[in-house]
Amino acid sequence: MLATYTKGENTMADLTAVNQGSTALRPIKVSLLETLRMIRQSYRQPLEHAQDMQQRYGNAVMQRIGRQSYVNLYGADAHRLALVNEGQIFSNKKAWDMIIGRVFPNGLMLRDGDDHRYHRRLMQAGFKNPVLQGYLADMGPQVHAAVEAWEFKPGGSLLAYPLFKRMTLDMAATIFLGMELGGDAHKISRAFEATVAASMPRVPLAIPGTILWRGIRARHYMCRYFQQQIKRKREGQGNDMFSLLCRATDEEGNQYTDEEVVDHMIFLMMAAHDTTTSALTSMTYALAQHTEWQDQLRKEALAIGKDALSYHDLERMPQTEWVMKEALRMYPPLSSLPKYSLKSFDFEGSTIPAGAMVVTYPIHTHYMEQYWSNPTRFDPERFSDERAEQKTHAYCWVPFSGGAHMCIGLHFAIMQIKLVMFEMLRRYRWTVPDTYRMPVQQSPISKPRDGLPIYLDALPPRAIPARS
Ligand code: HEM
Repeated sequence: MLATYTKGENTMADLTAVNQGSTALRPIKVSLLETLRMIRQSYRQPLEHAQDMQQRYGNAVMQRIGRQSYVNLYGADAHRLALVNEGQIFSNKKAWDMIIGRVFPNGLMLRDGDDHRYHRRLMQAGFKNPVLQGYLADMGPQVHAAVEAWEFKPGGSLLAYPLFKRMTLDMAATIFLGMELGGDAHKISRAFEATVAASMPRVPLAIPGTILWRGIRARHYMCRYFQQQIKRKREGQGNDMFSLLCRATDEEGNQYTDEEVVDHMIFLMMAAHDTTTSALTSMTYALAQHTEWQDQLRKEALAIGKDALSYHDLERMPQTEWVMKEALRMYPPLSSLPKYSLKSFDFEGSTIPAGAMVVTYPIHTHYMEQYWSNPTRFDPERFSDERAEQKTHAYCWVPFSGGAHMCIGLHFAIMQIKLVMFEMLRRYRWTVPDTYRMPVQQSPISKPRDGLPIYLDALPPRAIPARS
């Protein structure tokens, strides 16, 4: 069976006959040297790489590396096709297993079809509104204390990225795992960092001393630690995410097994931490460059007139949300989204075979002039209700993906980002030199190569209401 996707009316249908107008997509012919250059560029400069490929070869490009076919699809229509996944053409499991399956097996993103639906339904227990409100109440004092403790000389600089990384790791320990900071939490954080480092190793060999080997050992440590906690978590009343997943039950009374809880927790910590760190970093950079926006957001934060944010106060930060969306447009933490074709399918006149790694590029779509006015410009107002450029196409803004695998932690991430910004804006003013450009390493998850040095000034205390 061949599935067909037709551009224009955005309709998709399962067809049993081959589309007459369509031709089989063939691998592009390039030298080995050029292939290596392309692979390097795709890691180092995914935006330039995608723009270059799309201009040279069009919206569907196939490359063969060894026995594996890789197909790049460009544009918002490609995202719609891959993310809506009508007719179950694509497997998330097969794609992500090939990339992070050794250290994050059986995570929610590495599941398909009914199995995925079942696991996702149970996981909702950790993401419902009242639960998020509880997380926010717990995170507030922690973020406040962390931001207050930043050490720097007046007018001196700080590396923003490691600070955010520390903060999100600490929050993973307390909010996700219900741990006290220090002691075991520190050990778990270190093991977790080794696991993440091993998720996309340059040397994919698990022999003593390699990053992959260290990552697998660290994963075993975490598995043992979590296993020991499960009985207590199942019987207790805790409201941390670990406890909630241990007790989650569906309508038929099904629960996660112990192994499933462990796999989900390790995956969740990974999914939550580097992505949010990346988003906070790019927002901080954008606000350091565009201090007029920083002043504007500071006014918004101060106008709330409170020292601690409640869940409902989050709605009173619409401009902070525009800036976050704009930062995620310009620097999506995941610049590409891989899927694996289980069936052959048509895309804009090309037939793509089963068994291909099919990759779409949020970072490329986020800069297409077809959807965005002046896309290289930092312009948060494009997300205002009046302009709403993200609605030009339902799949032109996809930092959180879409369809069945759309990020389940989206609201958690927005809440956490607003909370950190709320604390930073009221306490500090930060800048970067006019000539500074953040050197971005886009892959696997967008981050600054230099840690993002920012120059910080503490605001006069009158701008900071006393904490009750
Ligand atoms: C700015 C922050 C974040 C970004 C940009 C982001 C981005 C993404 C993307 C692109 C995917 C889908 C990948 C695919 O289509 O295969 C995804 C999935 C997922 N994310 Fe996030 N994420 C963020 C924060 C979080 C947080 C805070 C959590 C948990 C608290 C989380 C948990 C997950 C999970 C469990 C999945 C798998 C969903 C599924 O397969 O059903 N993410 N995220």
